Amino acid sequence: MDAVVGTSAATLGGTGVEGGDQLSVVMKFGGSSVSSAARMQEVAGLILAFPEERPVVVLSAMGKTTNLLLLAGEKAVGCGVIRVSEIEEWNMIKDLHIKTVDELGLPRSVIHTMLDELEQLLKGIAMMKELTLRTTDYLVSFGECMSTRIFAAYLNKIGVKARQYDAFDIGFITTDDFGNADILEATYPAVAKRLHGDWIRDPAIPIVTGFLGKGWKLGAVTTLGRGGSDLTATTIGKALGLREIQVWKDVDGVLTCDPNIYPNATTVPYLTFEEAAELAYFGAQVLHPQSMRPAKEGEIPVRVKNSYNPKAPGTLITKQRKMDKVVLTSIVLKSNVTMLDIVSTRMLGQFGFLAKVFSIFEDLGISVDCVATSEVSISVSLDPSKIWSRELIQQELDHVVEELEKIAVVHLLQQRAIISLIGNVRRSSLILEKAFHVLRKSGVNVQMISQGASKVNMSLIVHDSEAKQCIKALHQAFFEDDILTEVDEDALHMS
Ligand SMILES: Nc1ncnc2c1ncn2[C@@H]1O[C@H](COP(=O)(O)OP(=O)(O)O)[C@@H](O)[C@H]1O
Ligand SMILES: N[C@@H](CC(=O)OP(=O)(O)O)C(=O)O
Repeated sequence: MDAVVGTSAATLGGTGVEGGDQLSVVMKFGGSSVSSAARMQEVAGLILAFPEERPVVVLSAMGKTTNLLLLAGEKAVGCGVIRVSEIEEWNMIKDLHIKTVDELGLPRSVIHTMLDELEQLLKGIAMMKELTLRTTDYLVSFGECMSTRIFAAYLNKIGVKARQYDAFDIGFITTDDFGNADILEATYPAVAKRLHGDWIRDPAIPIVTGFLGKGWKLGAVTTLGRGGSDLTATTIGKALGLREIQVWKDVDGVLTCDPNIYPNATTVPYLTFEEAAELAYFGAQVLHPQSMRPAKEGEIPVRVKNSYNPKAPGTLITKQRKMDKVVLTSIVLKSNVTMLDIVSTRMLGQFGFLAKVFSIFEDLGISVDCVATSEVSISVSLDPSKIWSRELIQQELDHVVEELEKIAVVHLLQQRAIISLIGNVRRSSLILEKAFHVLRKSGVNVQMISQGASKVNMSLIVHDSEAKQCIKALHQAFFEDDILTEVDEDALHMS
């Protein structure tokens, strides 16, 4: 492990907090980085290893706490009030947090009230026998509320002045879309005023809950979609006009593909905001899909780093980068995608047909990933990521097909996968030639092709069962074959 581990506040200049300096960076640590007491100590060491930085720290819930909370909530609906204390996931959450507090030498009072409230909430869900999206967001908020309280208390204990903040109390104003709320513009001045004001008055490292906000109409706790702490970090970066946004993960940066699918993936050293956004949107779990927007608007560089390997340079995401040598940057897979082939019954003209199709999607709140059209037909892939629950997706699908069948013949194709090739579209012919060569050799038939308007992404739709094999073959061809083929060389010289 790296030398920064175990760094004490004393070696870093007392409290590590000086009033005259401005807050300079955001450091966001995901669940994998703060999954235990030992990990929290390492993260504290990491923060203190850069004494010249004045960080705002954003934390996710510890380890898999968000998933455990969701499962505990689902079980509470059906188990009866008396049995809530027996829910396995609730006990795992309780044990993890109490163990962490004990191992860090903190009083249990740091999380006592939170755990009590959480148990009451689970009992309430059991009593009502229902779990609404609003209650689900409140339920999962306990994860971030506890991790930040523990971490702030630990920093204070080792002599580094820190102050805990719940994002929903410091101006993170969102839409009321529980489970996937959008940050509203009013957030930026409000968050800046609060964090900056407190820092000037009484400097202490801010420790902010990731993932959470407050719905503007209902005033209830909202969440920003899975992985939303990245968005919290970039929002704070923009709000305060900071020098850099760091997102610390358990991998060496953004990789050439998902390492769980193909372990030979390597780090991508540089990305543009556009490439990173496209990569995230098309399913690379490493970044939240919306998180690049504030960074891009504020032109604040984002650095993706590995908290388990801090010396690795990571990935730097900026507005522009040198593209002349770039062909392909990363390959992304989105599995379990549903496609619709919609063929007009010609009751409406061409314009009317496309307008009607998209108005149906709008009315039903369904997002579309990829689109391919001809005059009388349109193929689309639907984005399931906005929805928490599988059951709802099926209901929504039935509904959308029913509506579309009023104007078209509709074929529903399930178990498809989108393979997105993020790269230099100035070399699109080269990329597609190589990709199709690889896929043909693998005996894979591409069912749809679509190029994103952002011009950094080409998407191919294949059957789910073939997708992982495709990723492996494409990765080998684009990133592991040492010698460029003649045709590659020619194309590089021509463009
Ligand atoms: N292209 C990719 N580059 C890096 N990681 C990826 C990629 N695609 C998927 N991942 C997965 O994303 C994980 C990191 O994201 P996440 O779980 O959100 O981290 P954290 O919880 O620390 O914020 C990695 O462990 C890796 O398995
Ligand atoms: N805890 C939330 C938010 C988050 O951003 O988590 P992580 O940084 O561990 O992906 C989730 O699991 O979705």
